[in-house]
Amino acid sequence: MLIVADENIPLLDSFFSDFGDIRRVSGRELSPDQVRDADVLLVRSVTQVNRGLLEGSRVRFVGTTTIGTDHVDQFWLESQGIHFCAAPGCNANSVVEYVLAVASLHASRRGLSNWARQSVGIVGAGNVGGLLAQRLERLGFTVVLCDPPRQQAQFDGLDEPSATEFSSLEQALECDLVTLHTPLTREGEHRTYHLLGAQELATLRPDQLLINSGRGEVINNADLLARLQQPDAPTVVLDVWENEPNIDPQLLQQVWLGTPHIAGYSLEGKVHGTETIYRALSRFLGLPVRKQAGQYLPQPPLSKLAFTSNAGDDAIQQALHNCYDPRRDDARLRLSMAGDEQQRAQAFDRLRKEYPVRRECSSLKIQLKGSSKSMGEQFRSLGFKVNI
Ligand SMILES: NC(=O)c1ccc[n+]([C@@H]2O[C@H](COP(=O)([O-])OP(=O)(O)OC[C@H]3O[C@@H](n4cnc5c(N)ncnc54)[C@H](O)[C@@H]3O)[C@@H](O)[C@H]2O)c1
Ligand SMILES: O=C(O)[C@H](O)[C@H](O)COP(=O)(O)O
Repeated sequence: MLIVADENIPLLDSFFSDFGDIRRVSGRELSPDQVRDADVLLVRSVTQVNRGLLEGSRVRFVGTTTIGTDHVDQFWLESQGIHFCAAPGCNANSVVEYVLAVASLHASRRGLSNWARQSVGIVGAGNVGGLLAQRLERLGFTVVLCDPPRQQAQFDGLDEPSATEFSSLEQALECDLVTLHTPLTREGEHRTYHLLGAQELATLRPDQLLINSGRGEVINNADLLARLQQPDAPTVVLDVWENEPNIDPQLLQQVWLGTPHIAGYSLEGKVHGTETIYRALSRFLGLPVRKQAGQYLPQPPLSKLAFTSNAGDDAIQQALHNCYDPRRDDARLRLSMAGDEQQRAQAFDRLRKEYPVRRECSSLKIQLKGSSKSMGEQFRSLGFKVNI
């Protein structure tokens, strides 16, 4: 069996070499010729999987080690009897930690003594948005959820009632922090392509923070640039951009933090993506599942943090920054944006390919001496292991 796989999928050999030969390819540049004789195709979000790529090939199974599926023409695959599998939720925790780290930095920047005294509008309350809502609520934030498809499904009795009532997009856009977690969809009543355009962006105030770590095309980037050039612009953080990897350098200059589509790039998130597709392929082939992500996660470089009884209320934020500080990714992206358009696009992809190992909060033990029980609970709710 021949498996054609994006070279940026981690642990390809560890998970897949028992199935057959692996041909590593550049996902961004994959051509029909490279995949024609393959049985299995494993991709990331940068490969457009459609008739143009696969017509006439031998491929019977396509797996994407990502949450997003907007790069895959699932309708065409189904019409050809090609099995498709994605990795829902695989890096949801990583994206949640990205958003929390950004929110924490923003609170420090604004001199807020209690970051949880803010409201957060979450647009898209699925695996990422739902987990983020849970974490924020445990930390004491006020959460406003906007998810019209789920709201409709609940109304029709097709979805479980949620603990938090759903609100409109307008209500979510009034919150102190607004964060986007919808898929990219271009059709249908609830399509998200350019969900935020000039009209919606005009309603945002200068004291608000807007974060997009869903898909770039959910915000009209030209309208966003125009809005950011106005004196009363909100603060904006972008992990995802229209036209990746050819992102608009002017827009990067105007945002507070800009990162190269790495919100989901914790080691845990990436390895879970590979594991999910390994499991799906094993099922597809009728073979037993023998491997799991846990056996491939190395010891983290930092394993323990100790807070004394003098630790303040910002201990959680300090621990979060020890795990992940988005300012480093922002600095790397800005430094790499020299040269012409082609060089900038290559630099964007290189930053993603050579992304340093980033570990999640769950890799860190927190030692609390003489701290309150509630502080311990808050650490636990973020996934840290806690010793009191
Ligand atoms: N930046 C990154 O590294 C990164 C990592 C993971 C996922 N993502 C993106 O985040 C998206 C969301 O991930 P997820 O795991 O939560 O997906 P999910 O499918 O579990 O949830 C998406 C939610 O968005 C809702 N939604 C759809 N259209 C909407 C609309 N018009 N308005 C409001 N809500 C709407 C859906 O009903 C659903 O509940 C993915 O599709 C992917 O594109 C980005
Ligand atoms: O949808 C996802 O899971 C994320 O956007 C994913 O982390 C993107 O990473 P890529 O596949 O582009 O390497």
